[in-house]
Amino acid sequence: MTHTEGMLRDGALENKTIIVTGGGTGLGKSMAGYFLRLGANVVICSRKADVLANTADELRQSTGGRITFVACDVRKTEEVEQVIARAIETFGRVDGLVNNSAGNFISPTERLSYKAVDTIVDIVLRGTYYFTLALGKYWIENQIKGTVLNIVTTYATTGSGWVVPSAMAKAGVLTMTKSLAFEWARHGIRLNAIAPGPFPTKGAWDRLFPEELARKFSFENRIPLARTGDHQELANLAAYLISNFSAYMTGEVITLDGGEVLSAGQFNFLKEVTDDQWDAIEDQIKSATRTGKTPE
Ligand SMILES: CCCCCCC/C=C/C(=O)SCCNC(=O)CCNC(=O)[C@H](O)C(C)(C)COP(=O)(O)OP(=O)(O)OC[C@H]1O[C@@H](n2cnc3c(N)ncnc32)[C@H](O)[C@@H]1OP(=O)(O)O
Ligand SMILES: NC(=O)C1=CN([C@@H]2O[C@H](COP(=O)(O)OP(=O)(O)OC[C@H]3O[C@@H](n4cnc5c(N)ncnc54)[C@H](OP(=O)(O)O)[C@@H]3O)[C@@H](O)[C@H]2O)C=CC1
Repeated sequence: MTHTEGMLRDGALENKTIIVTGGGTGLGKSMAGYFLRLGANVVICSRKADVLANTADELRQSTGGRITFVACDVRKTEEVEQVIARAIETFGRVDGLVNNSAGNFISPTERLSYKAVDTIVDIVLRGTYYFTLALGKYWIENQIKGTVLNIVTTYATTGSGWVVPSAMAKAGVLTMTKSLAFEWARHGIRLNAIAPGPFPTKGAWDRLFPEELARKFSFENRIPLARTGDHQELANLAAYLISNFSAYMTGEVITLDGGEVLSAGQFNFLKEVTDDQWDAIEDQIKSATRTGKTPE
């Protein structure tokens, strides 16, 4: 068994229809592909119909699963409602939602126009609550115990400079996840989140890790487990959280980042200390402890 293999058993998502926003590319495409392999019906949506059509064809061929797509800008409520209507029309009902669509780029915040900030916040926060609200109403009305999975970031909790609009919006999504998890638990609706570390995708790398930066910083040095994530690792966790196997979990955010977020640990700079230096340090500390002891 390796981390690049599927984790859940065949048929684990049978009879479930899952909408994956931003499912035409990157991590959304990987999750959609794995959900199909596990027997789910999948609906992918995002702005670019041609990208969605190609992905749907590719995944249909590679998995033999049932997938459809609808072009949709998650910032437009009427388009969000159209996706849900099409999903119900095609597959009879909707059981799960993965809020994965996002916009982001690195920039010193003082260089941003109001519109630049609005663009990111609207895709990430507005898009997520539009979809969640529309489906929540449908689930409550039809007594369906739906499940929402929100893809956030580790800096939704820690905050981060140079991606401030994304950080504000993802923090809002995380708070919505926890708040609604409590409120809608009485309807059997669950909401959880994944906070991924770096997983190579064209969308993220072009906007957050352009070549200029890639030449200067290496993930191998920054991440305790010394590598970036594999898409299957994220798809495995996503499938678990959207499946009935996680039926007792709600309002949770799971970090999947090779330990990257732990770098704030106050003594983590000691990573640089060699074994010889540790011998000397141990002697010094023990000697200081002996001298400091009060005589009996
Ligand atoms: C490498 C480590 C990885 C760690 C991962 C960290 C967490 C990752 C989170 C992610 O979200 S990764 C996902 C990234 N994927 C995407 O962003 C895909 C979709 N993105 C886009 O389509 C664009 O990038 C967009 C800008 C978000 C939206 O495109 P749209 O065509 O709708 O907008 P524009 O009209 O182009 O721009 C709107 C507004 O924003 C200003 N702007 C755009 N880019 C920049 C920039 N690089 N710097 C400053 N400002 C920018 C643009 O100028 C417009 O403003 P005005 O000029 O009109 O005022
Ligand atoms: N890759 C990584 O290392 C990390 C990623 N994440 C998160 O993972 C998720 C996926 O990112 P990733 O796969 O890397 O990047 P992608 O750029 O591949 O995915 C973003 C998707 O969002 C869609 N999208 C953007 N704007 C809109 C919109 N207005 N309406 C509908 N869909 C939209 C895009 O499609 P289109 O342009 O056609 O609309 C695209 O398919 C995001 O939520 C991101 O924040 C979090 C941490 C790390």
